[in-house]
Amino acid sequence: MSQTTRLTHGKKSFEVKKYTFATKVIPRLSCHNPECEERIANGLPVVIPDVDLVASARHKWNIDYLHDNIGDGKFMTFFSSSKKFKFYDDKKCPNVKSFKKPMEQEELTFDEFVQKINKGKSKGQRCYLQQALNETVGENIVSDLEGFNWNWVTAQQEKNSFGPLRDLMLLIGQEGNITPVHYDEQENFFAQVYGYKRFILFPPEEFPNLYPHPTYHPCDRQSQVDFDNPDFEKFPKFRNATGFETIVGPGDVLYIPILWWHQVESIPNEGHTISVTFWYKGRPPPEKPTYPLNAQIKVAIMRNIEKTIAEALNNPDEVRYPLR
Ligand SMILES: O=C(O)C(=O)C[C@H](CCCc1ccccc1)C(=O)O
Ligand SMILES: [Zn+2]
Repeated sequence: MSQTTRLTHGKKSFEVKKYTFATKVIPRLSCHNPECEERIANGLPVVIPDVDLVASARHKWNIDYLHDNIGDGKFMTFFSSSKKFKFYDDKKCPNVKSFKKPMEQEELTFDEFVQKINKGKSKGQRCYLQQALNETVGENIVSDLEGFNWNWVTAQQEKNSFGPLRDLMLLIGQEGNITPVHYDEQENFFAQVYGYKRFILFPPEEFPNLYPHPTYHPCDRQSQVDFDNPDFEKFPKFRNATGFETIVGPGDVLYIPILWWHQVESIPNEGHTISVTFWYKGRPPPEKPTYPLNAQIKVAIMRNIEKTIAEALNNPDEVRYPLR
């Protein structure tokens, strides 16, 4: 294994891969600590160990319980021959003829998924279930969901003028699975239910150092930089990237502010991971922007300009980005 470094979580400590960039620790603050509220209000990441957002899931959900109770709905499952599960948008594949899908995807029943994780190990194929929870779930799961700490998370949504709850995503990954660094256009309260995940975050200001694919590309919102083998010729500013990192364990909630880059790793040799993400639409844009513009607004403006250029040219090969 390449150079490693140690990260702790309470009494546990984990050996993880060391990357080329420096990182600072993301603060862990009680939900009763005013500084925790301040960080969320200011769009800064924070780990909240005591909010018990998904207590019912934390004490009951494991693969067997979910298998017996989650119902006969379909669950989007990704398959990768490497550790990386680099997300791509199927609808944008026609824009880049040479695009090679970095992973396969298939909708499975939960039973089929369980068989895959057992069989997958032998065939050297990794899988990752990522599915928004919907009305197909069984009644025990419905009552578990009702038992989530909706008072707290809805108070956060209101206090911080987040938009409506867009998705509750169930994530079940195998040990060692990696979701490469990307950003989302939603506010996210990430609740860890089972197992341990390493998060590496970068603020939107680091946009120039992380070289996202163009907006028309299937891997829009994902970085072009391979953290395991960064091409400093192609991506020289990546040398300036400095991140924040933490380990989340069962019961922890990580607030991932909108447009913050994040890479997520299920800790190797620590078993599978179960997570639930609460994705909220972002705050409404301000009536009139205040100057200097903050990084979030700049990213939103740049994305709109890129989309306008791509639509006007209607030929991805001609698109050049003056703003990069
Ligand atoms: O909660 C988040 O935002 C994460 O990135 C968590 C990540 C899986 C997300 C997969 C995904 C990436 C892009 C678009 C849609 C779905 C993990 O935990 O591995
Ligand atoms: Zn994400």
